[in-house]
Amino acid sequence: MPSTKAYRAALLHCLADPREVGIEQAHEYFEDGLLVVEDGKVARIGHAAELLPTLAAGTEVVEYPDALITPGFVDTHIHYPQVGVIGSYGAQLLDWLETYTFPNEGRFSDMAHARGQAELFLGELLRNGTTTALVFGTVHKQSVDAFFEACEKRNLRMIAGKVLMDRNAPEFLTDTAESGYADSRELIERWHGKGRLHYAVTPRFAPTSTPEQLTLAGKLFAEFPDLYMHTHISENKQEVEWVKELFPERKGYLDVYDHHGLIGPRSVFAHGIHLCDDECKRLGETGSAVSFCPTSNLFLGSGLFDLAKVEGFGVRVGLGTDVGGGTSFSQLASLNEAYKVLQLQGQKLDAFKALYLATLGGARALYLDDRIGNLQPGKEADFVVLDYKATPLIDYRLSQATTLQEKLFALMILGDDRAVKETFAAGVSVHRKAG
Ligand SMILES: O=c1[nH]c(=O)c2nc[nH]c2[nH]1
Ligand SMILES: [Zn+2]
Repeated sequence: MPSTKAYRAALLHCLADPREVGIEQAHEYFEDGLLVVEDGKVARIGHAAELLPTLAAGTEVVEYPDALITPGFVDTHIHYPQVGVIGSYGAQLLDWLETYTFPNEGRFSDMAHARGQAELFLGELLRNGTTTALVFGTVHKQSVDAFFEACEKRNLRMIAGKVLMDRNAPEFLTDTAESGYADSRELIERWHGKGRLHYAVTPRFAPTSTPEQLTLAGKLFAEFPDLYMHTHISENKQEVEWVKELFPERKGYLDVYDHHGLIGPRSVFAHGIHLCDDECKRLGETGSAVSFCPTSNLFLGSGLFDLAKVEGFGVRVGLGTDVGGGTSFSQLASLNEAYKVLQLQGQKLDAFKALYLATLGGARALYLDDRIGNLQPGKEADFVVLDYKATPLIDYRLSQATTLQEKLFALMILGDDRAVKETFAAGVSVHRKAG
């Protein structure tokens, strides 16, 4: 007997990128909707009045008045070992790494510490409605074991990898080209494709890997099907200059990765603020993706991501929190800041495009849109229940809204973890807000 349960609330999900098909065609909304979940997958979605009479007798129906169900959020770039440095004062990227991040990542050689941090991190992700993320570990392979163990327990669709770093970092955080390859391989064999887990080959960024390490990273990326590649690119102007000095024989930053076989489908590059047109073109034609991380880009003073330009070259773009350079686990908070980053460049981010970036757009960037990202029948039932009455201010502001667009936009500007009533992964509740 399949296990069936239904959820009644307002339902909203994206069907496509509004940029490609227009707002109306890009989403589906049911004011009084019903989401029917069977064995962890979406079985049906529609108007409650139409679907309720079709349910088998005795099917449990959970009702959420004053709430909106959306797909779970997708975070395309985050660091689980950086929870301890979120909100660190006064530095831009390279100093921030030296001063705060590297010392903190050193603590992950201790498995007990890694396990504790993985629990804390996943608790935060789920409290914020994020059900899938592309995650940096540290250089220690046990950091990834601890993370995947915690994900497996909750049956989450997650992607992670061990950092590769064999130069320009403290000795306690470096591997070698060979040991990085061997440790990554061992982790891939242990975790990649197990349950809902995927592995990402994870060179930190070009400055901390030798050409030998990047060569072996490229070899690994080609050796196993459906692996991810996850790194940073063109986040900070000083960083871009440093890459030119370290790799004078390459045409530019992206060419360093391109030369070593690290671009293509399932390659995800965080930031991409200072990419030139040729680099955007190359990312687009190779099916690579960029993670737009607004809270981090503002907090570290890195710059303003040009969404219109990057998307104009056909690049897949997802949204990332980049905790701990980023300042919130909430993708609603990311969208709030994304709106402002785009305002400063004369670009608009409407509520439906925003929802797309945080859900289906992220899933497309990760080539997971056949499984997650919206609530079409057959998709995995990863979803979030957003509370229209989360705070007195949200309650009042939403009561003034006359359209769905207005309501959704205000929720995205005012909302954060407080707006998440409940989070589901593969049809199972994995977080419920107290009260
Ligand atoms: O936002 C960032 N966080 C990091 O940890 C990092 N390492 C290299 N480049 C980076 N950028
Ligand atoms: Zn990062």
